[in-house]
Amino acid sequence: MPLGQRSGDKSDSRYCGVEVLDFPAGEGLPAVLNHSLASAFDFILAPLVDPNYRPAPGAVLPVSASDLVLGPSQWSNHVVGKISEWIDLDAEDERLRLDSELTLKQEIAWASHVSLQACVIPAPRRSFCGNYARVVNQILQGLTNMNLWLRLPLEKSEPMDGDLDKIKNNNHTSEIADSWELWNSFRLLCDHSSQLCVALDISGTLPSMNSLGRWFGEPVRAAILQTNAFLTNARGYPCLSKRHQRLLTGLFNHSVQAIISGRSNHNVFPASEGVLSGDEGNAEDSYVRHALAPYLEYIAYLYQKMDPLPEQERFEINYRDFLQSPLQPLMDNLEAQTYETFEKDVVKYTQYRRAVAKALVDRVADDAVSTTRTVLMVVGAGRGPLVRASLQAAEETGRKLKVYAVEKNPNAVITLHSLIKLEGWESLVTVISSDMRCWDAPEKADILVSELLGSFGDNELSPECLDGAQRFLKPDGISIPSSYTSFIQPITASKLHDDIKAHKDIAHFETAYVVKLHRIATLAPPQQVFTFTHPNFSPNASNQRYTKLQFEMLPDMGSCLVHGFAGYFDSVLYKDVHLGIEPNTATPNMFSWFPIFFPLRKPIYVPEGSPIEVHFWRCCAPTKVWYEWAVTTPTPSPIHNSNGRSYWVGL
Ligand SMILES: C[S@@+](CC[C@H](N)C(=O)[O-])C[C@H]1O[C@@H](n2cnc3c(N)ncnc32)[C@H](O)[C@@H]1O
Repeated sequence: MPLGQRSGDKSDSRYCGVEVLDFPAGEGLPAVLNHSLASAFDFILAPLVDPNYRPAPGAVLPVSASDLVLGPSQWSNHVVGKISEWIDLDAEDERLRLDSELTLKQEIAWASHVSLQACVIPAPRRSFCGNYARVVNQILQGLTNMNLWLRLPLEKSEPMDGDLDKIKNNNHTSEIADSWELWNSFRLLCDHSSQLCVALDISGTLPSMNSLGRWFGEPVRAAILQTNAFLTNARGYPCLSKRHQRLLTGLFNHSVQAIISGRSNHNVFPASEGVLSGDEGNAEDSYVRHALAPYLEYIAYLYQKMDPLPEQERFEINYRDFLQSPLQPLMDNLEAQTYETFEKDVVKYTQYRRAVAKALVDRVADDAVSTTRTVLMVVGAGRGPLVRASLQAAEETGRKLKVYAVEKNPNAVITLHSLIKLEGWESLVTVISSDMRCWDAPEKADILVSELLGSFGDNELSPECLDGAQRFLKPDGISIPSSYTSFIQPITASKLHDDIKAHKDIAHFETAYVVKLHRIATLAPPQQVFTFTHPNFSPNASNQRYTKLQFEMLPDMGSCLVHGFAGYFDSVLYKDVHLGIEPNTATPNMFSWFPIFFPLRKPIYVPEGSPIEVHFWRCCAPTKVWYEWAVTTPTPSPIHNSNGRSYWVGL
């Protein structure tokens, strides 16, 4: 039974499982499953073979006797397989190594046969795991639907004095235990297989918040909560520390399922109720509460206590981590639906209205309002929302306005004409069906208003368009926006990496994507990349740019893997009126832009204490503009998108 309902959220985190530690005498898988389901768990994490079993070539699996003990949907919807924990594929002892390999393959074959969705494979027993990874990698090649969840303790000891120096000097005798490192080695050996995921064992102590944050960008599927991670509240019931609660809420928000594991430490049943300890189940006694039910109830309480998803989040839920090609509003003509979406963003137009109002007041003194008519040109007017915002600003400030609405999309111009007729603005607004770069304006403007911004600020070629348009701006005229700046920050984003890798080509790794980032970890604060200021009458002005940035990773985070860079923008519309999506200053409740993502062909491992150095270029040619990017520290990447061979924006 799901933990609860959160409107709009249909993620897996609604389901909670329980780990079966052993089968009580006389009880088989069906009885244990029925008892767990009757106690409101959604699935069990159960061994597939008797823990005492040791393989023999060609032997049949001794547990669960037959696949008929459960129905097909029970197997696939309610059982996650637990691979024998004794296996040790990197053991010195060859017999043990070979037995382990055989067992792992047999058990996975059985799990595939009964169509389990996932199997948990035990944590590597030592820091080197080459042979284990080799065998898992072989298995992954042959899996179709099933995923493997590598079980890992959620732990990272804090570095001692001198450890960081040792790491920096490549001296690996440091004693920092960080299970993320083990995960990283394992997935690198398995070449980032999208079917290899993580199940984190959560105990009573948690590492630093920054080190936990790394996992949000990794394919964590389950949080295995040990009963000894729970505290006891005043009424004797299990509860979690505030830090554990925050972590669990974060995991729920990232679609991670909880699994409860261990023996009950909280005997809180009414005396009249029978209790089976641990995982002793009995189909007939389904009225008998599961010993771990109080833990489940607490987890359900935490789940239900989470804030409901805001309406906008619910609306955007299907866009989470969905890669989209950025718009090319200059080269292509936008469709009606796209304009429709833009125009719903009240916040964006409010900011423009405020900016225009301030500019009008600065431009025309109070004693000149009756004699002065300000010439305002909306360049890239679309279907007219900025014309409306400008006229509202004029009314608000009591200034007179003459508006030119310049638009190169002939389809939008049709709607623009009809809007002007409908609103009775014929005497105020002149529609110009033209590209702003070649329009021969009959007079010069006091104010040039445009919104040609992409998620990365200049990536929809606002600089090139406004360079063309500023010809008809008075020398002391105002451009709204007056400037815009792009930002990037390194992120872990294994899901995005998997999706790009699925295309099996380089071009997709050299393309920037617009994406509502969700299952990611941000690894360092964003930094500025390129700034453009308008108008710019300097004779040597160029729109080519080059920036080198060095990011210091978050403190106490540990090492991490960088899959690419999240990009944002912030724009000064006029004076203190700004608009943007840079996370620290983002305009609240504005939804016109998702971030942009610049991927790396090969993710870069950044050891603890090391910075990452990245280079971004904005390159211009007569018919196109493109970005190139590369990492030089800690290890060089290839320069991405050389000559704009994979991704460019047409002029
Ligand atoms: C991002 S849309 C904004 C539309 C509208 N101002 C709004 O806020 O809904 C940019 C608009 O500028 C137009 N545009 C882009 N480049 C242009 C150019 N060089 N000359 C004229 N219009 C252009 C596009 O066709 C598109 O309608």
